[in-house]
Amino acid sequence: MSLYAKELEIAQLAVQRAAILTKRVFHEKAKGTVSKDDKSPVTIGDFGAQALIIAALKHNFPEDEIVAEEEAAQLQEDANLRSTIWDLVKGTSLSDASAEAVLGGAIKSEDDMLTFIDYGNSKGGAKGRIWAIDPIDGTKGFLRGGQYAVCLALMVDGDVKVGVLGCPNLPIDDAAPLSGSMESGQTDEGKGCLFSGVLGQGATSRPLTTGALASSQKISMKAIADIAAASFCESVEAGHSSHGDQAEIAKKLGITNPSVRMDSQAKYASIARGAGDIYLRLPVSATYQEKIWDHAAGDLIVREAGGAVTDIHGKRLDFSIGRTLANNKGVVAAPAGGHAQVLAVVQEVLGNK
Ligand SMILES: Nc1ncnc2c1ncn2[C@@H]1O[C@H](COP(=O)(O)O)[C@@H](O)[C@H]1OP(=O)(O)O
Ligand SMILES: [Mg+2]
Ligand SMILES: [Mg+2]
Ligand SMILES: [Mg+2]
Repeated sequence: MSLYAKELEIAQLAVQRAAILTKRVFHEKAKGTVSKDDKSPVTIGDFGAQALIIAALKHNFPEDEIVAEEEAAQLQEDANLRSTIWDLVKGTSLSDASAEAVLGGAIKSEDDMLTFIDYGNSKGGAKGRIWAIDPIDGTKGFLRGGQYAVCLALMVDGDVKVGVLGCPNLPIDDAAPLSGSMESGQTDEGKGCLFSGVLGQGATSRPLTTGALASSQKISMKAIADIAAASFCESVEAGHSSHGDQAEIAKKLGITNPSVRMDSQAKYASIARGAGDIYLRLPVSATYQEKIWDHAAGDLIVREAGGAVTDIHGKRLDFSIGRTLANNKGVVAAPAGGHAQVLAVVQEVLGNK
């Protein structure tokens, strides 16, 4: 058995199960949205997916630590919200009985659900096995009917070893071109992709299913022959990554393709399979610290697909110092052969500010 084979299987099945829940919420009008202290939205889908993933991890790897985005505090004060989430969680299982059994089956009670959610409170760090979970990455995209991702990664001694991204609204077809409008229609037809990477073992994609894992194929980034023909992925939210700086960088590189805007780590997945070429996250605020769960899986999947990922200073993303990427600013992800050229222009443009 190859290194991390069990961790990979559990992570993929856990993401698949959580995505069944998020898809149900995605198609409902009422998404149980509440506002967090930082004013960002969180939904019943985020809480439910986090509970299901952590239950699967605790069943299989009880000693491991977990860094997850959400916490149960808000649910302690709101019995209605709590019971809506519990209804969702207890009604969600994989359609394949043996796969469901591998994850440990259903959560037993509403209280257990809250306990699982709060197991995600690890401080992170440079020692031991730590999972990073973003149950719904791109919650604003999820609410808007656009792209979002269910994200899970395993770090060992501060280094990401396994990364899994479930992207329910990306086309199954790795060769499907990035569409200028990544908004999702009403049906799930032709959509739903599960991306994985294991350090030193490459990156894959497979259709996201509701039961056992589908068969996978290797993915790789497109080599950049002519940078002027490249296409960019960027955030939809101008508050997450500067659209103005991005446009200036594109211009200097001679890129005329309009950049494709989509939410979440679906951007990392899209460039990893060659559907796009370059992903830049250009700091808007001097104080915002990126969170490890927003990058751990995507960073590994892109690097395993033949890419290079650094921050705007050219440093590798450092997942070893806690819940945030406090040592890094922004993200520059590109095919390994073109990364230096892109980084140089990023620094030229940002250096002038
Ligand atoms: N001010 C901010 N700057 C950068 N990223 C942010 C900011 N606020 C929230 N985020 C996080 O950015 C990610 C989505 O950004 P994008 O889709 O633009 O790449 C999400 O993880 C979102 O959290 P969340 O997981 O709560 O959606
Ligand atoms: Mg959030
Ligand atoms: Mg996120
Ligand atoms: Mg999130």
